[in-house]
Amino acid sequence: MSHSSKLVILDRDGVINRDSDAYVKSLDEWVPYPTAIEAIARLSRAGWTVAVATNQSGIARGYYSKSVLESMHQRLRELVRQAGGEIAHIAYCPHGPDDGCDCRKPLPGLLEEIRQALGLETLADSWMVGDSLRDLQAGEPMGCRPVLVRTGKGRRTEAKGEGLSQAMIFDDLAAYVDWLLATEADSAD
Ligand SMILES: O=P(O)(O)OC[C@@H](O)[C@H]1O[C@@H](OP(=O)(O)O)[C@@H](O)[C@@H](O)[C@@H]1O
Ligand SMILES: [Mg+2]
Ligand SMILES: [Zn+2]
Repeated sequence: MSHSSKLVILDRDGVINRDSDAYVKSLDEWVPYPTAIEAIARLSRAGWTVAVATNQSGIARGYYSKSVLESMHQRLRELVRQAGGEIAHIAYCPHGPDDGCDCRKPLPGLLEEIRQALGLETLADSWMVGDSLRDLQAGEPMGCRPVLVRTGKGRRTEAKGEGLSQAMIFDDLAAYVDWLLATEADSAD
């Protein structure tokens, strides 16, 4: 399998860090999965580009500010850098469900932002990894390959079963990265 763009786009809550039905409202509530940080670093070291696409309606809802959100993203960048990797771009939607924006997943606006930020012609054959159906739906019109992880809301999403016929499913981000890097190694032989 050739990976021309070698790009993996990650949902944030429930993939990189613990999610909460009460929203992740502060830096203290932003608890990364240690294996996810390590997995992102492994992707970087293997020459993959990693980006993040996250809905953050908690801003529109007044639960936290953009500067609090930015402090979470600074922490994320720091942890990944300490692990030997980097995150190329973090795209977020600060809007609420009724704001009529074009960047709230399942719309593809965040992925279009990433495509432009990375100067890519297309996101076809990149990967979109999420714990909710809307994450995978956002990647579909952009040609991203869908991956569901069982962390965060992933098991609930899997149990609902709808819209997952094209998705690969893994227990967590680390398991997906194990698979991806092993597959790449095979195809390089
Ligand atoms: O998984 P990502 O996209 O990184 O972020 C999801 C969060 O913004 C929040 O999204 C909310 O959905 P609504 O925005 O209220 O529909 C709820 O699902 C919360 O539990 C969740 O923490
Ligand atoms: Mg999520
Ligand atoms: Zn938006």
